[in-house]
Amino acid sequence: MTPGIRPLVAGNWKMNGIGASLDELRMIGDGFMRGLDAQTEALVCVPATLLSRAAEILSRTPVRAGGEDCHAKESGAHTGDISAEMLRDAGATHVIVGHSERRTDHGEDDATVRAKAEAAWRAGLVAIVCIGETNEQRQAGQTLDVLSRQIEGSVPASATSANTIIAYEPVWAIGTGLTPTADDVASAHAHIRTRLETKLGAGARNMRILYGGSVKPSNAVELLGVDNVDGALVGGASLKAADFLGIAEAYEHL
Ligand SMILES: O=C(CO)COP(=O)(O)O
Repeated sequence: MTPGIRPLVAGNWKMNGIGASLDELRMIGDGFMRGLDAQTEALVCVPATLLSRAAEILSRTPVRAGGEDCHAKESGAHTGDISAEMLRDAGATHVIVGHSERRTDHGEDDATVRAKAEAAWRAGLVAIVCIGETNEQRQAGQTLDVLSRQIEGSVPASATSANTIIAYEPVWAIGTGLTPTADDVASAHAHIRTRLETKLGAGARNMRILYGGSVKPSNAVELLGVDNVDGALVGGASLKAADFLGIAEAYEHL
């Protein structure tokens, strides 16, 4: 946690979820209506096919709906792609950019991710910019260097705490059940904070830095209690309302 920053618990459904899954989303919305929102903000990023229905379901709750990716352009001949403006039109308030699965599956580099973050702002969305090292980079002791490089390349120089959130997601921790130690998370997040301040100035002191990678109710108190961890980006556990709400409940113990 960082003094003065309200934490955000965000879900990322990835390529999961059909209409029936929206029952879980309804339960997530209900859970936050019961008072969890006093502690945290909440967001669920869903596949584009579900976005408008998700936004409608969540509109009566404090939970927001987001997209998982966007094209850098506003419109045009880009078959199968979706612009930030379209996400906004469907009810999104946020969009994830530069997730490691996009970087790997679609060959997205830092310049592409930066352009997508700027596209998000153009449409009035908050960009959640993902960074994180692979297992090979970690084994080679390169974690902090990789994070520096990704911040330099992926985060636009005019990013502010109002339009941008950083998500630190060690690639080897995603979907594996493995997590870094609290000390490793602390050192990565402190490093990210310092690099952001160097690049963006004092305003970066209030920028949220989320942790993502195998967050679940049983490890949420430990991970979310670390200095400079201002929330979570949750994959698998965001598909089940009980798990997602269980993670947000960690803040009642911090
Ligand atoms: O990639 C993630 C969120 O963006 C993390 O996924 P898991 O929580 O399933 O490890």
